[in-house]
Amino acid sequence: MGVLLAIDDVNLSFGGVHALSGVSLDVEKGRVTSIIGPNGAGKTSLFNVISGFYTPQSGSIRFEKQELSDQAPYQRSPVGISRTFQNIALFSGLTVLENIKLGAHCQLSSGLLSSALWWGKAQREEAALSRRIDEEIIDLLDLREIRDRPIAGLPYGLQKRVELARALVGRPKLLMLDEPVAGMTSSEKQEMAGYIRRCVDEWSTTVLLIDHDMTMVMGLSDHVVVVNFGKVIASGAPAQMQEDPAVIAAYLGEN
Ligand SMILES: Nc1ncnc2c1ncn2[C@@H]1O[C@H](COP(=O)(O)OP(=O)(O)OP(=O)(O)O)[C@@H](O)[C@H]1O
Repeated sequence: MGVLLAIDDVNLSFGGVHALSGVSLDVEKGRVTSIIGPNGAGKTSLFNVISGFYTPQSGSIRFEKQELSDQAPYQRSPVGISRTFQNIALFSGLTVLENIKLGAHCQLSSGLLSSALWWGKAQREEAALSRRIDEEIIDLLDLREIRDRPIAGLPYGLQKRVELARALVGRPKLLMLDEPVAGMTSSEKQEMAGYIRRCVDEWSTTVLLIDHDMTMVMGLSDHVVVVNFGKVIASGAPAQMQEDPAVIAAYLGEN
């Protein structure tokens, strides 16, 4: 399939804290790669480095062979990288569709000023976006029934699904999910894992995810990378990682 994202010898420190020390990993196209590790291991720091919120002191991050280290977060969405966050970040007074549309704000060519000047163009872009979301995402994630309902009052699992939908606008090549099933009931977790798998199977989306739920991670992933104290301590197939003594000692043994 080939490598979509190549991380090579990335180092990130906060004062004396080495959040990432010489981290290297490849994310293969069309696969689900998971990053696991104990609290404080460096997982979110790695996500923040990939999405440009943190700038590493050294190392390289290549996406489709293009170096990203010097690019700001807003420049990474157009190249095809999208992410969700640990905590729900939706606008509760807006509807499901309106929240999903916000995922596309940087893809519309009409900015604030030009929208004021060219109202017709902005409206046409908006209508085309709604159509695209309806056709591509609403059915993929079974959101038809709640499309026009406000976020406030929707069950937690559904809100997380709306976040996933928002991250899918623009068909990202790489979808980064930070704890997509945290706080969910076990049936919500199963449902969410099914939708993530659907994105991979139907859209060939490449997924990089962080989660602490080992049942979900091991069931969904093609490849698992284990980090501890800012370093990659093991990587391989899920079954292989479950039996790796270093992994058991660092993480799985905790449960
Ligand atoms: N902005 C920051 N300033 C200072 N230290 C930070 C910052 N971000 C992360 N760290 C430190 O870097 C280390 C790695 O943190 P990180 O949040 O990446 O871990 P994590 O594996 O995502 O943990 P969790 O599973 O609890 O989310 C920790 O020691 C953390 O305190």
